[in-house]
Amino acid sequence: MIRVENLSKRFAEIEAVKGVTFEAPDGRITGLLGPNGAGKTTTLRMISTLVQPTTGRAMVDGVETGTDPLGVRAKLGLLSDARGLYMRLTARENIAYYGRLRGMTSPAIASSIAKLAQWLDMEALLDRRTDGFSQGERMKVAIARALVHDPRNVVLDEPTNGLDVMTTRSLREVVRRLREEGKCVLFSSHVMQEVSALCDEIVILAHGAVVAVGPPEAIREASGCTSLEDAFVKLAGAEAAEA
Ligand SMILES: Nc1ncnc2c1ncn2[C@@H]1O[C@H](COP(=O)(O)OP(=O)(O)OP(=O)(O)O)[C@@H](O)[C@H]1O
Repeated sequence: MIRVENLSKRFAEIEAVKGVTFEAPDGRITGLLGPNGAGKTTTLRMISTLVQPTTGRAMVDGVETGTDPLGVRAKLGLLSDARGLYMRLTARENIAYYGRLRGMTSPAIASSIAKLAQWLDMEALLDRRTDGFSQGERMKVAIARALVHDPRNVVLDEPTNGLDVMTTRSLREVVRRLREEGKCVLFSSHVMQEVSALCDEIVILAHGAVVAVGPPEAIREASGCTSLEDAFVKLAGAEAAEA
């Protein structure tokens, strides 16, 4: 479970995140939805210990990012906005390298890669060097790399950016399988349809602050709008219309 309490981040004069509080429970898919610049990536980076909060705290399975960042990282799989791969290594070697960094044994790495390759339909890619991979192929390797150690909590920053329909669907399937396994899945998106298709809970961010939390239908009802898209535009402001 991921919990953030009154989390804020200031970069010089920019208040990127302002007093954000929400919970992403186990066995649920929670979507962090907001227009460009709303503070989604900064929030996810604070949860993942990559950025220190100015105030507030973030906890993963009860472990606080500020006091035990390594403990938090062990409990977390992160697909960050930086998705660089080692181009001279094959897909399998890229994923295995992360498994070794996580202290996994070779047999555990091999069985994890076999499962993820099947989930992501990437068996044919495993023994190719990643140099020259398409965007979708690179994304699959980056996701497998984030999940290789079978983390209880999964944080995905805009995972479907740049993916075609088929790859987006297989990613959604992976996210649903993670939920079936009881994991906590938190992902960000600026695409309302993406979030409503997949999420049990939505946290809408605008200008660094939470403007709505709840299941998609409850958010729509509370907004008084007829569609979730209208609710998003109303709650997140004019920028959402362009997202
Ligand atoms: N390292 C940084 N230094 C200065 N400003 C930053 C930094 N990181 C983020 N910001 C600013 O904080 C605000 C929130 O950025 P953030 O990347 O968290 O938004 P986002 O919701 O993920 O947006 P997008 O959908 O465009 O990725 C923006 O105004 C951004 O310019």
